[in-house]
Amino acid sequence: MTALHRKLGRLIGATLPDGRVVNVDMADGVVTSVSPATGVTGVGEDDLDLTGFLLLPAPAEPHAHLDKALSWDEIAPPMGDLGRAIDSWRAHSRTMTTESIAARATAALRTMLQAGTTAVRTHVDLLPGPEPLRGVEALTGLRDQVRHLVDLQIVALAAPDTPDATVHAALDLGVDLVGGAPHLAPDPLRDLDRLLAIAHERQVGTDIHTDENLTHEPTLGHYARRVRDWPAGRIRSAGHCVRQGTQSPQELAPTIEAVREAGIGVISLPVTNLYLQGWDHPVSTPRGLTALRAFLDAGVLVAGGADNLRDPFNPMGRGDALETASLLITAGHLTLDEAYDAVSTGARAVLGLPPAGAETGRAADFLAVRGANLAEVVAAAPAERRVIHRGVLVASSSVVHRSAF
Ligand SMILES: Nc1ccnc(=O)[nH]1
Repeated sequence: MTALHRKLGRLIGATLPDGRVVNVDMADGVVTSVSPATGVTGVGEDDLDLTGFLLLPAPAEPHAHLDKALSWDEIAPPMGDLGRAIDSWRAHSRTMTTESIAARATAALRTMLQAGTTAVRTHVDLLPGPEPLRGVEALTGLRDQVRHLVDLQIVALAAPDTPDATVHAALDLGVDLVGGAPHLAPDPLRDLDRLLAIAHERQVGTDIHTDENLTHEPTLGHYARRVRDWPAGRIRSAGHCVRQGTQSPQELAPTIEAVREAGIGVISLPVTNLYLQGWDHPVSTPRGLTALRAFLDAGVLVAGGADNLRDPFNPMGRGDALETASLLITAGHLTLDEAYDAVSTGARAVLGLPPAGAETGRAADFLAVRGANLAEVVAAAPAERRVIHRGVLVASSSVVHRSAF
């Protein structure tokens, strides 16, 4: 059994997606060399034997809601669309304490880490009623606790009725980014502008739930034009962008150009949006994916995430980036390489993190999965995994398979 939280010097005998079998040396959380594995025998103290494992850049989750995760059973909400999910959550959240939120968030984050995700951006609701910052307290506390295991970013999700002062209070408590869902406001552009003004005043980035619907007037182009002149390096992300998936290429073209110019990262969330949209159409429904191909072809930064995890917004999900990658292929028609890139390198870029993986100079964040190649690993999502964060082994899962033939 390999000890956890062990600083590793070398990964031995790992298979890369291009078929090479390599050793990977690491120091100070960075890859220092990648060499053919031939002739190496014996596994030393600082080594990890990855014979039979596919070695991948670690996934990142660009859009989670850890404060809501794993609340489906407790809330027992009716199934339904975004509006119903919001109503169920808001009604029930009144009974939740900082401790109860932290307990579910911890369990969800542990599931993600065990699946291989070493960086997570989570939104946190600024709750209605008294004590709106219970979720913020829970998640900033969790971030401190797991600092050595996973990079955790927190976005304050301001509802249209959240006062500006509450957003400022969340920033004072240490959230990283300003977020919101302007498409839920009576005047979406006005709500978007007030969120951007707060972010600008506090000199932090934004991650906005953008156009999470199939029919409303799109707001993504406005967002892009407003942040175009922000300093380079200040995060500006757009989650969902569902409405853009319903637009014709002609309608979409100016928005895509504005998004590319503004450096907005677009985050597609198939695990949740395939559930949340399309309830009004009995068959052959338009669904909640963005215009993935059009954004990719234009050179826009695209990431894939899961969004909700077994809460009123999504009863399903296993907190595994391989599930998202699989859906990006099945439902989003990305290639295998594009899909894994969206949940790893693309997602890390959206988080403002340097690329990870088996190349000299890259961050030593890896997911090793028992399997022969990327197609098998994404399709079958084998449970046997090793997870490495900044050169440290942070999770390890074993399985025993038995069968009568
Ligand atoms: N898709 C979502 C929209 C708003 N809040 C959530 O938790 N999820």
